[in-house]
Amino acid sequence: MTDTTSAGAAATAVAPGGKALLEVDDVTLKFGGLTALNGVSFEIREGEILGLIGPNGAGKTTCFNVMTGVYQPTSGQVRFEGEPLTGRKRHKITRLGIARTFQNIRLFRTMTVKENVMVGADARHKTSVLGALFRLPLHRREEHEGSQLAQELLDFVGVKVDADELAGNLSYGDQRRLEIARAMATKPRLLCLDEPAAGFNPSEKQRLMELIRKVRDQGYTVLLIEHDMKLVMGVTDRIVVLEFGKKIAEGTPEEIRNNPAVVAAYLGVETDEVGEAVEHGGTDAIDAVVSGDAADVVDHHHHNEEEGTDAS
Ligand SMILES: Nc1ncnc2c1ncn2[C@@H]1O[C@H](COP(=O)(O)OP(=O)(O)OP(=O)(O)O)[C@@H](O)[C@H]1O
Repeated sequence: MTDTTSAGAAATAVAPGGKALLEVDDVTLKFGGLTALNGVSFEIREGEILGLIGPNGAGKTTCFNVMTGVYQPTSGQVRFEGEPLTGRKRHKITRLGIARTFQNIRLFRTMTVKENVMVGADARHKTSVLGALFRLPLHRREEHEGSQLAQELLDFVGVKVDADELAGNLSYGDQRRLEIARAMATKPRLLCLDEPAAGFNPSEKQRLMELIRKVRDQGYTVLLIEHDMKLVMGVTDRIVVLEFGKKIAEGTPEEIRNNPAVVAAYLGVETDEVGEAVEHGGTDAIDAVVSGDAADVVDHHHHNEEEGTDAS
């Protein structure tokens, strides 16, 4: 495959299913007596949008934090382009090409929109504090380039306010998009989005899906943690499912939506109950999860059992 390191400029999307960019290899992470991740292995392939899903407390955020260097695994390894992340500091990991957004927005509210994006770009710059202080030519050039990049990224993510507006004055949706722009400013190989749709209404979610696809089409690889099943199913190429710290499934959205273990995990029932529940409910159980009618599917199933109409 050809080199796509100039992520922002890659003309065509890399076909999903490329070589492994990040490998999670048999990772276990314990918090005292609690095993938050238990022998988890999967890979993120170059050019794909990978979804990481699972019920509350499944270990998604912990896994994300291991992949971005916030936590060190108790055992196992995470490799980025074959290089172990183990023992690397977070800013080194950013320089390697992994960027992330946060579940809770973390912007500098009293800085301008443009400055917030440039903080990301600055993570890549070479000039020293001294250089910045005396505004040496290299610094001035980088500042100019940063400013230009910031504007391009703001346009790209669809933040339409004045770049000199204070970040704290932006609408909630724009703040979330600004976070994505800031992460992209580090020119990452891998962009990790932690629940980017939290608090979004359906039309904002739709816009976000389009943005995530657009990001991928620029040549970025995307990791998405997201509660909204419809969004995950609609935008990802592959999905990894965690439950109680273990990987219970991996596959395309279509495979995942028809996987009884996944449906069971979301419905909070035993796997063998799912087939029956789905059959008798006459619906696709994941659709029920998506639409929030999950409880109805299980209720229907239990109701049938009580009525003695359960054929099995
Ligand atoms: N810093 C920590 N110290 C102790 N326990 C933790 C810590 N972080 C997470 N946990 C525990 O690890 C388990 C996995 O949590 P995690 O936040 O990774 O799950 P999650 O899938 O992201 O959940 P959610 O969807 O609710 O965000 C939970 O039982 C949680 O209470």
